[in-house]
Amino acid sequence: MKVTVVGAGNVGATCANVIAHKELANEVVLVDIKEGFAEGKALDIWETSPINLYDTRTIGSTNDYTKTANSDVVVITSGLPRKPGMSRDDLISTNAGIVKSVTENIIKHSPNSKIIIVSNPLDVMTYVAYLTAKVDSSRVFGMAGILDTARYRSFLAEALDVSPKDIQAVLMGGHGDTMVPLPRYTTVGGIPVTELIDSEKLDAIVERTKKGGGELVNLMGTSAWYAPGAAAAQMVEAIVRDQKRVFPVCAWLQGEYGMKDIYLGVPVVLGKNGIEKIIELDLNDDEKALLKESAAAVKSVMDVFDNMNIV
Ligand SMILES: NC(=O)C1=CN([C@@H]2O[C@H](COP(=O)(O)OP(=O)(O)OC[C@H]3O[C@@H](n4cnc5c(N)ncnc54)[C@H](O)[C@@H]3O)[C@@H](O)[C@H]2O)C=CC1
Ligand SMILES: O=C([O-])CC(=O)C(=O)O
Repeated sequence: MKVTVVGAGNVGATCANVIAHKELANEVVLVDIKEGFAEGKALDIWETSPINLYDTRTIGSTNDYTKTANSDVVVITSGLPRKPGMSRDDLISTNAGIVKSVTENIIKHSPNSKIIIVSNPLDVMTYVAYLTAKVDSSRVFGMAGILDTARYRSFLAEALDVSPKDIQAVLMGGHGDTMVPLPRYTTVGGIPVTELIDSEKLDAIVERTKKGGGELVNLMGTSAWYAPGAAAAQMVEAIVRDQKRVFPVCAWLQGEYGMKDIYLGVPVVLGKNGIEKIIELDLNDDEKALLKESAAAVKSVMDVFDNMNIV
């Protein structure tokens, strides 16, 4: 297995490090536009192999996509992160062009790859990659839901003083402040979470989750990378090991949940073919209304992109 990670910055390097550490591929190629940067990160990661005891080779490349040829999976993290005071959507003007040109290079050299988008604004950057790649939507999808549910699960674990391993949850919608955590589909060791926590505390955790990215931007002056990098690597693992994991993933909807021609976070089955199935949950009226609101927010940014006329 060969995996390419484009963007050797905070998220990309973290993702490559997790992939190597877990031996998810024989080879990980890191690509960056900054001269020598990806080579340096790849070498630094490789030098952990005798300590962390793995064989995965990590190779760096300054924008030379021939080194990425025939990758099975590609993770795109290239682009600007936001700073305090910005929304993810403010990144569209710079990141759309970056994601477009990177996707062109990727498809040229790895026409059969599965492509995971991480760059923000996530749902719209996944749309940009899909329009550019011109391959089946089962092979182009975005990472957000694993990260957002991980935040939600970690907050719940802390509040309930239980292991985060025992908290299962699903979350839908766009990767922004309108995302839709679903307490009705959240369990703790099989027990509905609503039986273990009062509604006021649960509401506060849902609100903190929605703004989880911004909380870290305000603390660090740039956005998060450990959990995002690990989340993207978990998607790579599901694909290269054909695990058929059930994850919330940003997927192209064609009628599911009554929506068409939009990328939005939904539960899917992820395996060697990419998105192998979109799972349709039975949402109640409140949940449907929240999902609709989130879809409208994503659609308005998709419209901004369409009006840029760059794909
Ligand atoms: N989907 C999600 O849940 C998350 C998304 N993000 C997004 O991921 C992106 C990356 O974030 P960080 O790694 O923190 O940023 P970073 O600034 O640390 O790294 C980005 C890297 O992309 C490189 N780059 C820029 N243009 C390029 C091009 N044309 N080709 C190759 N490389 C290029 C830069 O040189 C830089 O090294 C941001 O857009 C951020 O908003 C970050 C966290 C979570
Ligand atoms: O908040 C950001 O800008 C980065 C991101 O998507 C996240 O950490 O959820």
